[in-house]
Amino acid sequence: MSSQFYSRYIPPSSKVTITVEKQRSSKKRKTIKPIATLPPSQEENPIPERLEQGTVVQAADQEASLPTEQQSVANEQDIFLRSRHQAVLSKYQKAKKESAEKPRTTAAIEDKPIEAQDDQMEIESHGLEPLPQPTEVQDLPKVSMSTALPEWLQSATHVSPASTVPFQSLPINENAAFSLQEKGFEKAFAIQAAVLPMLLPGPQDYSGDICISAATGSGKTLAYTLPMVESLREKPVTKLRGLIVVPTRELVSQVKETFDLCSGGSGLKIGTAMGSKTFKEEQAQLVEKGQKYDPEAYRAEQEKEIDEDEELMDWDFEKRFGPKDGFELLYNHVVEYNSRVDVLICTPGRLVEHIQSTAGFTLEHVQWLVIDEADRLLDESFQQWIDVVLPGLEYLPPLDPIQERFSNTFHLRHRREVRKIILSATMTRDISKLTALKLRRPRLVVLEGQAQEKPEAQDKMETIEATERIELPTTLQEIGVKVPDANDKPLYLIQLLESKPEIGSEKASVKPIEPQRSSESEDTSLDESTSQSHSDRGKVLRNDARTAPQPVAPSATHGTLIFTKTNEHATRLAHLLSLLRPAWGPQIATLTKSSTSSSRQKALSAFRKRKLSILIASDRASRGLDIPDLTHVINYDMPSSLTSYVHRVGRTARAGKEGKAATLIADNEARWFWNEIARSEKVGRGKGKKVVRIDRKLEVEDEEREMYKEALEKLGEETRGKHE
Ligand SMILES: Nc1ncnc2c1ncn2[C@@H]1O[C@H](COP(=O)(O)OP(=O)(O)OP(=O)(O)O)[C@@H](O)[C@H]1O
Repeated sequence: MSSQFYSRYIPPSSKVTITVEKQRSSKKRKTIKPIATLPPSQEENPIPERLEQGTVVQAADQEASLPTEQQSVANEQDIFLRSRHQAVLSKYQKAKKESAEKPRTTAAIEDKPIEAQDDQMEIESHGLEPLPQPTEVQDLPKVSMSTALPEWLQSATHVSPASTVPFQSLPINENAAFSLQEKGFEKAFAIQAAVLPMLLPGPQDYSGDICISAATGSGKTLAYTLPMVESLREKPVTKLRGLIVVPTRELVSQVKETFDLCSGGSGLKIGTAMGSKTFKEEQAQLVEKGQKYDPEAYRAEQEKEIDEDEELMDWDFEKRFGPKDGFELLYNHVVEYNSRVDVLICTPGRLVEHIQSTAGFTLEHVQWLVIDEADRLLDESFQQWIDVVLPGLEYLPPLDPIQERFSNTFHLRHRREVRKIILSATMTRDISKLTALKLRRPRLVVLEGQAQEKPEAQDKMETIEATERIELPTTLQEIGVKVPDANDKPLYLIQLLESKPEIGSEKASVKPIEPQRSSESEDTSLDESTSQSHSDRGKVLRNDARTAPQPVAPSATHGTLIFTKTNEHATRLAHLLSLLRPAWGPQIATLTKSSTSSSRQKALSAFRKRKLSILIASDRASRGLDIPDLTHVINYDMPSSLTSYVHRVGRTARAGKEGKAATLIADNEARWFWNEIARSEKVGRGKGKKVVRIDRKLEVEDEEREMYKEALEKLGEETRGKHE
């Protein structure tokens, strides 16, 4: 019997193959005991077709071609195999009989100890045993997704949107209360009313960390600035005690404004680090270099320098003979660094640079860490900022001898507790990401939306709760505008901006606004790539009809933020709009990563002051930006995710005000938009609210089409010119 025969029917790993091969090679074939005396009942057992053909027919073929001695060996082996097969078969049939008698329930199988099941399966594997059949699965008890989450994420504190309280009822300083009142803040918004008592000193004070999930524009910034100010006010020595990390420079400036609002009279110094100044300038603003009288330390320094001098190989020429910074140490004095700020608001990248390169910059006194737009900051590595910042927060400065003695005597533990506040409108429940923050007794606070109609299945609800349910502002109205031909998107956009009743729900009640006069252009002359240049480009296509004073951007466009998917798209769209509607040119600016920081700030400031009507931005502007009274957001390009959509549209309908968001939907985007955004169970909308579908034909006159064609050609030429 050739080895191919075995390999055809018996997997190489099986025991039988090994046994037979072993016996052959050790030439002890005769010692194999043929098990020829099978009980008749087993002999009579019908042999399955596959097994019968496989053994008998093939074996016969092989025998005919073998010499006598080999034949007898082959016969012995054949008998051996057949007897093994018979043994297996009989066990199989016995098992089959047993299982036919017994009802096959999951419970029955589960009840049997695992070892017992294994016993039954103790059959030598040889590749011919019956294939294992899948166990019939009966209805198992449903496991809620939420049980997969840690206790603190499961048992969030839910806050009703109606639970506002007057600021006077909170333990805040009268200066802060006065400033808030002056600003027109009458009541603490719901999320503030819930979080402030946890963070301010008082009976509800909670000393652990807090994660806050609340809709865009719900007032999360004040929920952490106010308690930080209250806890750090009037500290006699300036030390870096509060650290706030946000993803963009614009947000750094914005958070600073909120601090300025509530820190009046507190004596706190609030600093920023975002890379808008040179690194050296920023360093000088954060840390002050001084000296202090300390003969002991001075001597230690001197000895250290001598030791270093002896290590000739280690000489650093620049350090020893390079330019000094004009700082001369007095005798018996050593360098001392002092923080110039109590609170630092920064981007993660710049923070890492200061930790690594600014002498005297230390996190050893930090008591508060705030991570705003946390999901974004945890998603992207930003120079591995968490790995750099957390060790700084865990650092325990050595005890001085007196402290040491007391701590030994009284077994005092040297401890450091930094209070962490983690926020987002799309707060991650991804525990692997949250774990990286090493939260201490964390608590999750969730601002609820308005009462929702319950989804049909309860488990659906549980799944959504367990993952990331996102609430949109209840004052937001959403529309989806069908764009059958993606090439016509700019024309649809113009119709939307002009609020043709066919497209938007706006009626002609919108008031036209006057174009900006040159004398008023102070704030709108932003930079070469923004409003001024857009208006110049508009001149190219002008003719009498098109330049006649026309109702420029109507009030619907006063305060319209348009999102595109890239910086380049934003710039091109701004040019295209000013070519198609020249009079809009001075009203349009772009906000992208490629424009300079100062021009971005100028554009934003002009837009906030209503000196600009249209701001075209990349996703950079989607997070956290607060433009009070912004009435419209348009997704010209589809957002890349649900999260991105939520943040984009959340630039309007803030602080309880009304706002509208429109999305232009090309044919190939429609399915995704309606399934993942408009009908998503993960999104909470105001009661009875849904995305309104607008499906109207574009009505464009020939002249407009012609103008559009010319504008596209012009843009094409410009782009080609740029690339040549
Ligand atoms: N108690 C209040 N009364 C009135 N207005 C308030 C109050 N608190 C905050 N605001 C205003 O509400 C607006 C939104 O606040 P904030 O920017 O803090 O929202 P947010 O929740 O951080 O939003 P996002 O998630 O988009 O960053 C701001 O203009 C802010 O000045």
